[in-house]
Amino acid sequence: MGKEVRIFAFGGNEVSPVGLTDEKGKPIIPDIAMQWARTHETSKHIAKIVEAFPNDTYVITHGNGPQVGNVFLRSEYSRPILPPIPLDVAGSDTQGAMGYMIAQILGNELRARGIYKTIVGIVTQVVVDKNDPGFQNPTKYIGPSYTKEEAEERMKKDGWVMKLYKKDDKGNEIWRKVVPSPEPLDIVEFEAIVNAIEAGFIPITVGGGGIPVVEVEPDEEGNYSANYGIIFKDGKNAKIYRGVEAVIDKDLASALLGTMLIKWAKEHGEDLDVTLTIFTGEDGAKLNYQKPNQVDLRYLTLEEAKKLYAEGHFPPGSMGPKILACIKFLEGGGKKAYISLTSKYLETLEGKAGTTIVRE
Ligand SMILES: Nc1ncnc2c1ncn2[C@@H]1O[C@H](COP(=O)(O)OP(=O)(O)O)[C@@H](O)[C@H]1O
Ligand SMILES: NC(=O)OP(=O)(O)O
Repeated sequence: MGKEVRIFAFGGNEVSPVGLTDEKGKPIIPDIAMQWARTHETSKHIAKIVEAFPNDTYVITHGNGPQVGNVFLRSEYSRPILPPIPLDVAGSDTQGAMGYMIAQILGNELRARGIYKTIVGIVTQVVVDKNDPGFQNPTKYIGPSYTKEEAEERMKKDGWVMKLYKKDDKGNEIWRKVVPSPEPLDIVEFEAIVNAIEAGFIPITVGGGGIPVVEVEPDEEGNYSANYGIIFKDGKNAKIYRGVEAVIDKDLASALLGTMLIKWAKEHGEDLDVTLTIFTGEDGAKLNYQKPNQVDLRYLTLEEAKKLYAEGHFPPGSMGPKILACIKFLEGGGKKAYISLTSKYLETLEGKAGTTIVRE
């Protein structure tokens, strides 16, 4: 049995409460205190897992849907005094802030239990294809929740693209802004992640799916034009990157990270047993979600997961990418992927909670 590498992908819900409504059904926007409290709750569960498996390797990734949307909103509301912030820079802001919060509070929680580990946030760029069809069809939910009426006003007044996110437990519709979400293809800082793992650190990486960048093609004179027209001359065979307006799905980026680690291990003769766990706001994936005939999907083979995914049982922008990420991870050499609540990880490993998907 090789060295266990547990990739833990935190949903936006793990670091900040999402979809809260007051007694009148009006969405509540969580403040920083609520974000610390939620991240602490998550950290307590993670610390228990680290206590249970102290010799394993952990890699943390996280979503940023609510947070990147808040950075975007700050930018919108501060105009014309402050210049706008493009989505790639907004994404990097969230990697810094969320990486700081997770590293500090998980570090505190571990040290309080006598476990000393260096937790390091890595500002990570993730390469996407500039022709990805995702640029034409926004699916990634960002920012706070809105009522249907508020969303209709925003779409009319501000030209936002918005979609129904979900219904709360009282049946009220919750709407959110959506942005393009191209497929992640490569991780620019992969070597730094491997080095952090080898040093025994817990890296926090591909936060918010990673900062979306594209590889720039040279013009006829061999010049490469990066962000804001900054020119790199004569970059023959060089990889030149430019940030783009998108938010990558962190589940797909986490699956890519897992498959890149498996490939790296093979190439370097390392015996790594990599698992991917996607933590979210539900105890696993459900069939007929929020319908009277809803059922838990506790255990699926890769083939079963592919069939259900192809039949369209999981919505894009929420559970869809999680199932797809598990499929891609297993097809990329992973043996097991989980969808779970942080509070139910150990039960999920025993098949008593969450969803387990196996390659077989
Ligand atoms: N079939 C399904 N099974 C479970 N949850 C679902 C399903 N379809 C939609 N969801 C919703 O999707 C949410 C997870 O998506 P999302 O909120 O985007 O993820 P994240 O936790 O990564 O931020 C769940 O908390 C749940 O509200
Ligand atoms: N970037 C991203 O996937 O964020 P969420 O998980 O918060 O949607």
